[in-house]
Amino acid sequence: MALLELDNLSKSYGGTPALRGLTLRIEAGSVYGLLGPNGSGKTTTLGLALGVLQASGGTVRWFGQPLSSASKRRVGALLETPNFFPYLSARQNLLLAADVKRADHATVDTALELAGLSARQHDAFRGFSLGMKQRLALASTLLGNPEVLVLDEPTNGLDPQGIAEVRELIQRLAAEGKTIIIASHLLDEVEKVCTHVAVLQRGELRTAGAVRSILAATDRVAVRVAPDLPPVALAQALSQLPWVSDVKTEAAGTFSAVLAAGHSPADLNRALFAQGVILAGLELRHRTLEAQFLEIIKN
Ligand SMILES: Nc1ncnc2c1ncn2[C@@H]1O[C@H](COP(=O)(O)OP(=O)(O)OP(=O)(O)O)[C@@H](O)[C@H]1O
Repeated sequence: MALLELDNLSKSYGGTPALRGLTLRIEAGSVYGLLGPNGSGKTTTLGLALGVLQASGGTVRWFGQPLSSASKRRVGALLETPNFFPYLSARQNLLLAADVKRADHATVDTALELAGLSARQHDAFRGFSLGMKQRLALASTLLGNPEVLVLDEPTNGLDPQGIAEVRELIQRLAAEGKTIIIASHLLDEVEKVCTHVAVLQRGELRTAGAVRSILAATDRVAVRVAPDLPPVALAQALSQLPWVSDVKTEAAGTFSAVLAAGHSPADLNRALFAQGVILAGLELRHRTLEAQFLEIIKN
């Protein structure tokens, strides 16, 4: 059973569509990145999923059920930066937040611990670095020990150290077994922490799936022919293999191509050798999520 199912979800603001028939399944245990350029509908999707916004059409199901106060308690959300009291300590702020949420005070300690703030829990919020402030915001989503965290741009406005701190915290929470849904435009960050991604563009889903399969689908293999062989022999051999596509000349004697699913660089080496082509080099080039993302949203 999917933990979150969005079915044909739509939202218009004053007649202008912001989300157009989004269907998405998020399984328990995943770290799911919602990607897209500015204005593509990421925040709208999270707002609809959490019941903060009213859908124009479609359905949201959490844990197989329509959104209810019982299911809301199983989800911790960070859509906007919470207002903490500057002169109160991290702990006092979380205790107040726990009261507002009617969460057990015992979960404050766990939240501080997970956020790596136990040692600073009695210090005033105003003295915290931006990274610590954001970790406290994340800690507040952990009150009540929810199974799922929904985070909108959790690293927004942070410097590289703050970003790294938040990344490590997200990884720690994922290792604890939390399912995490993150809207972000920081592709590098998403690639580091997410197991799955969905890419939105102008309110429509462009692609969704496991990060590994989305990236692997476009890994290129670069091959270089031995200097004493004519490059044309390699080009011809490549063109004769039905599972090799998009052959490009990279430099004299070097070509790159995409292999169909189920074919490895070793298969390529073997097939070329069988055609009398001896390689001087073979290299697998991983594409970054950023390169893949730019390709997806190009059209
Ligand atoms: N309250 C609102 N009233 C009118 N239009 C809105 C409102 N909120 C969002 N929109 C519009 O809906 C579209 C989707 O916005 P949304 O904030 O969901 O995108 P996003 O992907 O989260 O963008 P960003 O990365 O900039 O936060 C945009 O065109 C935006 O201008």
